[in-house]
Amino acid sequence: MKVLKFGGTSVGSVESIKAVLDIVKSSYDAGEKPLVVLSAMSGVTNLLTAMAERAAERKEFESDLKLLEDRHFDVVKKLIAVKFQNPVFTKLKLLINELEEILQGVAALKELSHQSKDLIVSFGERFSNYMVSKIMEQYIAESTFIDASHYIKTDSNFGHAHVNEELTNQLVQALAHTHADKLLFVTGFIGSNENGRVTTLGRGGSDYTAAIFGSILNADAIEIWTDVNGMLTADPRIVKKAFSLPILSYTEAMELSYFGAKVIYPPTMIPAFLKKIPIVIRNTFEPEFVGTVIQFDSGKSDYPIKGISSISDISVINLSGSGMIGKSGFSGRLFTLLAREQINVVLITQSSSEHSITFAVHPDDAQKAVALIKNEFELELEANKLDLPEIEENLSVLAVVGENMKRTPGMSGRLFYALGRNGINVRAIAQGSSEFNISVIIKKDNLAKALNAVHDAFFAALNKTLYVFNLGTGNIGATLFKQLHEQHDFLLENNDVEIKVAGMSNSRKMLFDVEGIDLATWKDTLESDGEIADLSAFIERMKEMDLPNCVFIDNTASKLPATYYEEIFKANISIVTCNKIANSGDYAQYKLLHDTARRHGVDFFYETNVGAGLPIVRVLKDLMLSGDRLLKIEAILSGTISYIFNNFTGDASFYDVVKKAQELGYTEPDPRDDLGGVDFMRKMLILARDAGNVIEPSDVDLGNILPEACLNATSVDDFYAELLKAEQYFNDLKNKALQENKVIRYIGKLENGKVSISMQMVGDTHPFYALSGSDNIISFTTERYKERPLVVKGPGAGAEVTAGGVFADLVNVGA
Ligand SMILES: NC(=O)C1=CN([C@@H]2O[C@H](COP(=O)(O)OP(=O)(O)OC[C@H]3O[C@@H](n4cnc5c(N)ncnc54)[C@H](O)[C@@H]3O)[C@@H](O)[C@H]2O)C=CC1
Ligand SMILES: N[C@@H](CC=O)C(=O)O
Ligand code: NA
Repeated sequence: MKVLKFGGTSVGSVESIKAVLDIVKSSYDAGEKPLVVLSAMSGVTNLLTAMAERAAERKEFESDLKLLEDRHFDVVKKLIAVKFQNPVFTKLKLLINELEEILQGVAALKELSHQSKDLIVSFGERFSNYMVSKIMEQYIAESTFIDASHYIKTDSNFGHAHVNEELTNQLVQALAHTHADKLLFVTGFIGSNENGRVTTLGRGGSDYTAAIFGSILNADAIEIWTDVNGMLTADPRIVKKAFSLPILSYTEAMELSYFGAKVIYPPTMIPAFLKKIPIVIRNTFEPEFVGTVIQFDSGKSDYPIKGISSISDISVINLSGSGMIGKSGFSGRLFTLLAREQINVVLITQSSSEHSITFAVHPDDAQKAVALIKNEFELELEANKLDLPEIEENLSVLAVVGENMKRTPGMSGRLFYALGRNGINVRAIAQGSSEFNISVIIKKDNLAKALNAVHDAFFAALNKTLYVFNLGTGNIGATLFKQLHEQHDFLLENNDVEIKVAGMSNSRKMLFDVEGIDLATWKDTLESDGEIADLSAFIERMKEMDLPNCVFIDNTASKLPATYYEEIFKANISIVTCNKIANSGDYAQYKLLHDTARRHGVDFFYETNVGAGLPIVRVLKDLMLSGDRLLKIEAILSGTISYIFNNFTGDASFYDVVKKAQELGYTEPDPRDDLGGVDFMRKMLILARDAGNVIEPSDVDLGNILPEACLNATSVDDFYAELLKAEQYFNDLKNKALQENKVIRYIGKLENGKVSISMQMVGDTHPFYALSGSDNIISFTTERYKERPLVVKGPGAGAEVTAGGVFADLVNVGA
């Protein structure tokens, strides 16, 4: 036998009541005879309370009475056949008249006792259960209305009555016996004291009624039908990826509910818990969904935790004082005092030095708690054994919950890593000794970001969202968007990563969208909906949006973005860049940026700074990390110049080959950076620094491939004009190489902390002789790779390979 309990929203309208009927009928048709517990129609309990209060103030309540009548009558008219309606109207009308008399009594006395209030609100459940039982009678004749106040016996604690278990047990058993062949509709929430006065069972009262009946009658399950798909991993209004939990243990459900998951109210589960009766949370509006089973054991799960819950508003009180705290009896006195005054302490932590205690309370209780403490510990405060209590406000609690945590090491590490990476400061920590729960107190402003970041961290298999803010929509930026768009589904399916571009800007326009800008149409959207670009405003907006797992990408060649990198790292945002400016300016800036990223636990990835997508920066880093010692680097790292010397053959003019390199997307936006050697110099500098050398741009011995006039050109057009004039110079070079059976190469070297770059002619025995296209080549001679160096070779420029390298860096953020 099952108990089916339906909450207020399930009996709130004609439509929802139809859904309830279907659910009960299908259970009945399946050969079960469930016991049904209904709440009052949604909003009715609040309305009754308001009416009672108005009556006590001699204010008008009749119109609300009419409203109540209409709401119930309307359901009857729509769901009961006309010929059966009259007796139902009569009975409801009688109840309404009875209610009216009571309210008039309250008005006459001008006083609303707890007892009267309980009686008044009890009408809500009596209306709804009577009415629905009568509707059901048309289909199942055995349907019977039961006023539970005759069976649930309580003390006289009106508003929050305690159940007399023994008496209730006897009465419910007897009821079940005499009504064995009936389908019972039982009022939730209400009972009566020994004098037969109606009482109510407090918060979650109808669930409690269901649990009491279920436990006494040894139900196979208690189904709580509500308007959500069971219990979720987190608050779905904040965490979009929250999902329904199939199984929870009682303990886990209690912990999750305690911190905010409002689906059930834990104390109401106790009767079921004691008898190990499963509680199933189901959705009246989606009855085919299995919902959440709350049972004795936690069951198997793919994840180390079950869920994350939170209380968004909390205040923390700090108590310190060398003379008091830690002395035996102090905590006892403190918490007894708070309990006596009904101040609910949500969380307690005590430092191991025992000189301070921090505890969290509801914000409404904070001032009262402090006043009580000042009063109770007046003498100790005067004697300076205790410092004045301090209140901290605008805080939230976030708790990760799950029985499996106990068996899985590293859980708190994962929690704090996720928080730390996202720049969320933890104000206090508490872990229950049960290890079912780790709670942290954080700033309220951080809660949404924290919940999402922690959800991603623990439900990683689910998928992680990276939020990208991208600067530069040119050659590389646009190609990256194309790749991100093409790979979106693959990444989600195979790597559980979703990348959303939440912001983009070029030098003219900028655009934002938390849901991710559609990368199929970004160009048009940026053009039509974009605001005027403003880099500083772009960074501000990115910070304000405060998204978890946030990455800033610099796909420009501009000097300006680098001036914001430090600020970006300080906002705990990782940076991926193909722009070499930041790493190749002053050494002090390089050092500052690397240190800041490290201190803030965020990533700074720039693989494409050297050799585009070729793994060079990474290889060097791994060599250094694994304790190898770099002896020498020899390299060709200008894709443009490599292309030029590989194609400046036969009749081709130098000028045309350079133009072609630019067309192919190998050059910098300003090709003088390539041909003048600056771009190569930057790359060598970055490698030298990553290898541990303190070195400035001016320390590089930079030879060049151009005649003086080209180097001095003041504009790109001017530069090309000079190139045309210098055709003879380049032809001479080419012919000289040809005569010597050699090729021209622009080669960089790092040795003993010194960087030099020079044009050389090399023969076919030289390892850099055979190159084609925009090939880069680099050989690392190290302590371990001494006899034969480690060599990386391949295309070192071009939009596809560069954007691919940026993409790879991006996916590795936080990995
Ligand atoms: N082409 C290649 O093979 C490789 C290029 N790179 C690097 O890629 C970067 C980009 O190169 P391209 O895409 O070819 O350049 P591009 O000139 O095609 O595009 C640059 C983009 O940056 C934007 N931009 C410039 N200043 C800006 C600012 N202050 N705020 C917002 N947007 C701004 C421009 O509007 C444009 O959309 C350069 O730093 C280059 O060194 C790195 C490795 C290889
Ligand atoms: N312009 C660069 C591209 C890579 O950084 C080059 O030609 O090597
Ligand atoms: Na690279």
